[in-house]
Amino acid sequence: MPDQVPDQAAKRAEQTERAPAGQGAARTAAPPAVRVEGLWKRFGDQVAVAGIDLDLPAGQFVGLVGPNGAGKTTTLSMVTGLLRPDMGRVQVAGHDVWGDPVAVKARIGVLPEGLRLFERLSGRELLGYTGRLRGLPGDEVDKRATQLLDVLDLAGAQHKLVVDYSTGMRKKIGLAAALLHNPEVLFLDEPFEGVDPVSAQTIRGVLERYTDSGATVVFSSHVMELVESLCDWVAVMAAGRIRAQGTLAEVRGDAPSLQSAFLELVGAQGRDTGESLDWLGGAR
Ligand SMILES: Nc1ncnc2c1ncn2[C@@H]1O[C@H](COP(=O)(O)OP(=O)(O)OP(=O)(O)O)[C@@H](O)[C@H]1O
Repeated sequence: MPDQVPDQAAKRAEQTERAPAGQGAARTAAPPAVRVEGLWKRFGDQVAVAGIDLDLPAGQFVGLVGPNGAGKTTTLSMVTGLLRPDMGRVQVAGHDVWGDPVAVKARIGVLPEGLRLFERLSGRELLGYTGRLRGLPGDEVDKRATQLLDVLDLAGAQHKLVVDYSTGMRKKIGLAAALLHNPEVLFLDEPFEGVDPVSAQTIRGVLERYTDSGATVVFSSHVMELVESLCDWVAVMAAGRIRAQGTLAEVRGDAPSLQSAFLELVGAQGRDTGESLDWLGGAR
């Protein structure tokens, strides 16, 4: 399924109507965009993901947050079919990620961590290549590529080789490539890392417009203010487990901010904030 056909767009809009912001998928008839059941991944002795369950609602901005090493990237890699789980099941847009990988890959866009791109292509060539791989007609690829390059402020660098792009430019061209086929669900690992505030604002706008159309964005981040201002739904992960999931209000609870709720959930309250480093800043 290379592109969004009109009746699917209508279906997505209908799902959004049935699952408005602030309502959990579990409480609506709409199927979740992502369903994870009993997912495990171990690297040697290290359990990276310890049997997690997740139901991420369709048509919403979903944040996956957690401290370093919590298991976010491992989870997103398994959910997007990049890493095989040891155990468990993942469904995306109603299709089994490991049982029906082609159907899933046609419906998703992914901006992974440590994005590997074809470095010797220019930004425009990369989009052209990605679009053709996705089965889009050439003129449609050209049109969409031009629009995405403009909106993401990459038009001036479109003929530059990707190897010469800055970190933020790489994120933006990666995002453009992930959006080109208008996927139903977009997965982004730390999409705002290394991106300047102006570009971050642009990316936000693009993603908000995209979720307004009924599509789902799932992104991982450490930046709580960003998650709080963007997300309808949040899952908090620590040490390979899900500590909380639900609407932003549910996860925040009585805490004054998502940041304080997060620190409490991941058990970081009262942690040594450097007092033990008594030599630091002392006599030299
Ligand atoms: N390929 C691997 N081999 C060995 N251990 C790994 C591998 N990938 C991840 N891990 C371990 O699994 C755990 C979870 O890592 P993961 O990258 O999923 O965390 P994360 O929440 O994305 O962290 P960060 O926010 O720092 O990117 C960590 O302890 C990490 O060291």
